[in-house]
Amino acid sequence: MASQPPKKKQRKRNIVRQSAGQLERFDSLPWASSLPDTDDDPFSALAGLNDFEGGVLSLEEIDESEYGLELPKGFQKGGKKPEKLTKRKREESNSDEVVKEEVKNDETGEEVNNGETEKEVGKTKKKQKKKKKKKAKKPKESMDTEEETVTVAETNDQVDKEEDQVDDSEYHAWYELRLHPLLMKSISRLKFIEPTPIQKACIPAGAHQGKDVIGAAETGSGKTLAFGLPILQRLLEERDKLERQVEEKGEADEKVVSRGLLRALIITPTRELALQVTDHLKQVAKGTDVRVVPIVGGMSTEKQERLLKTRPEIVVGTPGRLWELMSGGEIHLVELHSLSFFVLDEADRMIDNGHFHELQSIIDMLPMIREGHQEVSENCVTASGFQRKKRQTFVFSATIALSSDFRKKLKRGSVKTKSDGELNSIEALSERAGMRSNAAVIDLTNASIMANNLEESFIECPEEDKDACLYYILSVHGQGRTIVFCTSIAALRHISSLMRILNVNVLTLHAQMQQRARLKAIDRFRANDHGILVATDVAARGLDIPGVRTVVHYQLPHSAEVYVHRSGRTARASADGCSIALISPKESSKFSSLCKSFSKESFQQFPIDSSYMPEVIKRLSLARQIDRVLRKESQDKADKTWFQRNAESIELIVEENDSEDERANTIRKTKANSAKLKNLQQELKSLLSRPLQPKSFSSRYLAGAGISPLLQQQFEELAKQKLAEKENPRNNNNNKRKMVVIGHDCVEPLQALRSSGHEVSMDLKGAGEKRRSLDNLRRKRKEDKKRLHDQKRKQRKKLKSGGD
Ligand SMILES: Nc1ncnc2c1ncn2[C@@H]1O[C@H](COP(=O)(O)OP(=O)(O)OP(=O)(O)O)[C@@H](O)[C@H]1O
Repeated sequence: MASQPPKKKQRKRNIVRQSAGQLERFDSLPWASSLPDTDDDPFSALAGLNDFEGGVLSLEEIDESEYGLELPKGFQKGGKKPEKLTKRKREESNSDEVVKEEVKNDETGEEVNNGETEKEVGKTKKKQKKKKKKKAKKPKESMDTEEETVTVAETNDQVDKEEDQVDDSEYHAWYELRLHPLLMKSISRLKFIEPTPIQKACIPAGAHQGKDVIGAAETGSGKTLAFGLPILQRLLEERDKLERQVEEKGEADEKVVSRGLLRALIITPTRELALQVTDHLKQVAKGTDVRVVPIVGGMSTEKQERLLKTRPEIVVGTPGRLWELMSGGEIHLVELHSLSFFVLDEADRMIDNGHFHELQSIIDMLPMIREGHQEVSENCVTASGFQRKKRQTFVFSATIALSSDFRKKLKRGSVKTKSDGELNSIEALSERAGMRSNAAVIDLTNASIMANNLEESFIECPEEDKDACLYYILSVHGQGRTIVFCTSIAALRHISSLMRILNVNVLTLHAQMQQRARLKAIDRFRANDHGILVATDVAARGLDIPGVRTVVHYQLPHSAEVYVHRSGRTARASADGCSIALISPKESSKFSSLCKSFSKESFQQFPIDSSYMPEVIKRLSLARQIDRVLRKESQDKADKTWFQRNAESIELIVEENDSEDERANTIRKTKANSAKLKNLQQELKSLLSRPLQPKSFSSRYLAGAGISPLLQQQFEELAKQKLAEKENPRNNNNNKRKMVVIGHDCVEPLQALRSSGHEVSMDLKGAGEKRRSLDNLRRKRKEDKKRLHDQKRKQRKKLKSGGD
């Protein structure tokens, strides 16, 4: 007699048991000893060299819940309440449980899959049973008849279905891309009415043709989903296939049984970007059971290892921390035979120093690909009998096309290099990562590379006037979010300190800040509609904060790529925005070569109403003096404590051997300094309590369209003062009301720029010549100096030999 087909539930158990067995086999495989065995933090090597990976950072603990990095409940210490699951998730977790129960029977006492103990499984099971009972009870309590219960269930189903349905007419452009219904649901939830051009071009190639993709498109054009959706699409298609096979045949092909294996590895150059990409993918993967986990430096390694124990299908990380865990043998990260996607986001940044070594090591760990199938790299842990997946490579950036004649190659679709040698170009990097020759090359960048709705402008001013220009922009036009970019941390500290003295509330972000503080600064910036962030280039790439209206380049960056990425923090998606570069005479040749790389011949000059400047300069001069005094004070304090600390550490008794006079002098000086500081602060306070207004302006009536947040604050101060004067008229020696404040004409920088419309042609040829003659002058000076030095040396020698 033919044997009966096993029941559906039993079949599912068998399949999941198979995959659990495979996972256990992988766990027991030895780690390749050829890899460096080091406990060092890879970031320590980058200290001071690299703005992106954060220099010297201690691995502090981050509160995962703050950044949405919680472990699924079952994996948390103590494994409390099971997560609230969707219908689909519930089914899967139930089947997982059944397998765990069987594993327990087979290998009593051993830890069950993914670190859950028998006890925990038992507890969860009991809880679930209770839950089921409760569930079964609930409708009975509220409904009288079985019929009614069925109606409720049907209505719920209907609601579910209605929720699942996406309005065809509104989202028709997406339907051509044939995405999974769950992804369509997310897209409609996120209200992305149509795919962006880069998404339209990449999704068919990446998701349906299984091709590798090199994608270049302007900043803010939706590149994350251009590679994210194909990944999710494939994972969901595979799940559906598995379910179908189980239903039809009672079991699934081994090749589609891949739950709990790493399927996509996405590498980004900065930690903030990795967290943001994770967040973005999580939003789209909502309602599916695909897990996305960030692995970045500056956070506790142990916590990240725990996150990896949940066996997420998608890992997004920075090269340093990823390599640290991979070289440490983290099992989930070295089971690379199952990897179906390898993504380099902001790829051109990856070839810069700092990331290079780790990235190269990661790429060397990937199973090698020979057209059509994968070979196992000797460093990669694999299991025989497991079907290796065809891996796709995605390489994306807004500025790939800027690298020397890469644009031409992109256009011709002839991006190909020798397979050996250094990974010092994107082409070499892509090929080493396994990019196949039939890759889809999608370059949607225009000649200027910049986003279409970005208005670029500049202000030419002496170096020492940059602060005044910045204060003018922030106070006269301080509407919407603004990011001020500096090249050096010293400049960042300088302007943030000045602006704070001037009551301009700025946030800072740079690589020497601890990771927690960096993320907090971004969060606070996000939360304030008129926030001002002063940042180094750590924030230049990828940060997606809606409502950034203005980008100010306080110092010009070192490369055209960085300029593009910085400016790209505004005018994202379909929004518009403006960038303002402050150009000192020293930077003008750099600026013109920048224009040249974008084939720009004219640039708009940002309008400055010079009648504001006397007041601006007055305030700034006071702020500078205050800043100097404060710095001196804190420097003195630091020196003193340093001396005392060191003396104490060697048990030295420091004698006060200053004379009476000297001591009295010091006290007098300190007193004078603090009196000076007080006066300056008082003077500035009184200036700040008046609204900033043009010199020629009548102060009697101040009226206009809008009011900047800074002015708002000043008005409030003023109102408080007036109130105090009114309440206490005796202190008020002048009862006549001086001013009526109604508002102030405040337009945001973009509006000011549009209404001024003052375009200035850049004399690129002239600037080039100027630069050449400057270089010549410098060379000549250097030669003269050397000649003089040689002459003197010879004379000395002569004198010496004559004397002998
Ligand atoms: N189809 C779409 N419709 C509307 N908005 C979208 C769409 N796709 C993505 N977005 C939104 O556009 C913004 C920019 O997307 P994303 O960060 O992916 O851009 P990017 O091209 O990677 O930018 P960058 O080069 O600066 O990293 C995000 O806020 C994202 O949510």
